[in-house]
Amino acid sequence: MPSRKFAEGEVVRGRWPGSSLYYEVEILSHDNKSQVYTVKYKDGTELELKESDIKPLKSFKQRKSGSTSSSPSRRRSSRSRSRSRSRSPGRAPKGSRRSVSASYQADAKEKEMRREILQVKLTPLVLKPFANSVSVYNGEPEHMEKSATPPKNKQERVILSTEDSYIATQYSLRPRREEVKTKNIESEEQNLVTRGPVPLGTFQVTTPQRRDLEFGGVPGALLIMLGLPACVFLLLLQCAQKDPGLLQFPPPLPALRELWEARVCGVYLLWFFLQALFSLLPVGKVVEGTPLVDGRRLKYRLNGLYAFILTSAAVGTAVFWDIELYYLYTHFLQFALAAIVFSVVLSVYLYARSLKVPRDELSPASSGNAVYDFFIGRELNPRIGAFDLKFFCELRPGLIGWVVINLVMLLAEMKVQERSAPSLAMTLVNSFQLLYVVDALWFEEALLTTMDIIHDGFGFMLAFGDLVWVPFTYSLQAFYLVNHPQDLSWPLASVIIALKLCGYVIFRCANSQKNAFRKNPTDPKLAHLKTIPTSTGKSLLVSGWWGFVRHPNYLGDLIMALAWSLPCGFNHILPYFYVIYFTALLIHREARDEHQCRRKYGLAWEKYCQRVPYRIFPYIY
Ligand SMILES: NC(=O)c1ccc[n+]([C@@H]2O[C@H](COP(=O)([O-])OP(=O)(O)OC[C@H]3O[C@@H](n4cnc5c(N)ncnc54)[C@H](OP(=O)(O)O)[C@@H]3O)[C@@H](O)[C@H]2O)c1
Ligand SMILES: CC(C)=CCC[C@@H](C)[C@H]1CC[C@H]2C3=C(CC[C@]12C)[C@@]1(C)CC[C@H](O)C(C)(C)[C@@H]1CC3
Repeated sequence: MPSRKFAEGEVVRGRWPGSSLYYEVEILSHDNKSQVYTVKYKDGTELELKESDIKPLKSFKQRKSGSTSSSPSRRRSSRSRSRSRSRSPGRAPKGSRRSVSASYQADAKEKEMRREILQVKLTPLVLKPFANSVSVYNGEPEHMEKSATPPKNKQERVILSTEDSYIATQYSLRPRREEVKTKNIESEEQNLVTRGPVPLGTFQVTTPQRRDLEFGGVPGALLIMLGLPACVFLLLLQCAQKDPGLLQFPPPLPALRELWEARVCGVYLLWFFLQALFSLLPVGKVVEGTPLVDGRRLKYRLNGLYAFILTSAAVGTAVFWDIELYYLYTHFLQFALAAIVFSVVLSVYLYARSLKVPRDELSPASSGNAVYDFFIGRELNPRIGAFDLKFFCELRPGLIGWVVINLVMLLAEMKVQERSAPSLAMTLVNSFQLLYVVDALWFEEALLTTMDIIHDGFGFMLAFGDLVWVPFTYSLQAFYLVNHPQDLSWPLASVIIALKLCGYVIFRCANSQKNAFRKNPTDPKLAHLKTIPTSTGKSLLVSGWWGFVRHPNYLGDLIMALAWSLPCGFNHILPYFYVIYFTALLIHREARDEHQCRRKYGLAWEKYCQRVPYRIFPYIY
């Protein structure tokens, strides 16, 4: 077994990537396999360093002056406060006498140091403006709140103007990532990616695999993986009951041989691969995702709306040719099982292939624990050629499938209740959810900046969520209405429509405002908005929708969720399952996002939280 030099908890000095500067760090852990240490700088920045980049404290002479900055981020902020006073470790103490050659050497050394400091300082700019995937230092924001203006602060601009051509291509600082393997970026993917700045490769920065696991860690992940499929069956069985009251026991699950039907599996596979085919059609624009840790940007083709139109045409043709769509309703449980099995097989495949990918292609959420990683996903962007599995699954088979299921439920309602037209309640549920899905496809590009794409890997959680949870539980209201008719009056329907529109306006405006700001912070249309600058170069909106609550889009989404359930009346709680689950999901998601933003933006985030104290519900939460 390879020996390790430093113990956990030991305070040592770690080299700041890309420089010869050493800072005090605490050893957090050591990975025997890769032989790297996870270290923590005093400002909270966590990096992985090779043993050769770590020195014991005693190998450094103690300096008397206050030049032991605790981390480059601290250094940066202190430099911005007092630029005349160099705090570089190489600087001789004030008043010390130097010979001419010593002075020359010291000057040269200081110049070198300054160059390195600038390189470190400028790093976040290299990956702007969409450096979401890159965790940069948590230092103080370097300038004051202002209206929306370009993200570069003055100091950065001045430095860039003198050294930009040199520095901007020198280093891209990638905390929490494994060795930057330039050779990995080569040949095979060349037409699928564009490159950002190419790092020198003279240092190794790695992403520590997470220790603070989310979702209750390994036991939580296990429980969720076992519990969710059971929950889906429970909900569907209960919903099919005449009286789906909470106190009623659901009917027993049919025997496996009744649930497992080869024909259903065939139809499911056909659906999945048809959607895959649609997504590969060379229509729709190609955009770049946010920069990866090595500066590359993956390319994504946005043709979700085309896929939706083609699917609608296919379903329309099926109805026209009297193909029994009712089959989906009568075999709903069987389809759910087929989707569950498919999502499990997909998760196994995803996990297996992730064992072969280089470490810098792993998700920052992965932990090194097999069970947890199977759940959260190990590989960040699994692709087969140009086909991005996660991006595809997130929006296509499940989301479009949800609309098709809703339509089938509408037809089933007419058949079961012998109606010549769908009920008002069913029409509302179908239209509301159709609007939601079309909106998601219309604004498909926005998905590229969500935590699912940037942070979470593709594993059981998203595979099951996208392929089973979304289509089979989000359609619960429509399923419920097939056997539980509601007499919805027009006045009540009008109130529900108003509620839905109100939720949609909040959801859409908030999302569009943030997306527009992230795309172009100098957009004149956003000039009236107040922002807080952050040390990463990106700013945070503190007025407009994002000054109202910290997640106005979640608020809008929840209002819409309520409007989807209300047409089902108040006899049972089952149609409200979505609102209840969704509230829990968004509260948890908000906490995860908050955690990531605090790491990313440090004090600027704290300031934002002070300015905008409520997370989702104004004056409540
Ligand atoms: N129906 C469903 O099942 C479901 C489930 C989940 C989510 N959703 C919806 O999906 C949409 C996306 O949600 P999401 O969870 O990915 O998160 P989001 O709210 O769209 O994005 C959060 C990110 O926005 C940026 N941000 C936060 N505060 C900001 C501010 N004041 N100014 C500028 N940027 C700020 C931060 O990233 P950067 O600073 O790095 O840009 C933060 O990480 C939401 O509308 C949500 O309701 C739906
Ligand atoms: C396994 C369980 C219980 C949960 C997994 C979560 C998963 C269902 C959601 C995580 C991210 C969500 C999401 C949408 C749908 C549900 C999730 C996949 C979304 C596609 C819905 C439509 C929106 O407009 C959106 C912004 C595109 C959503 C993106 C995130």
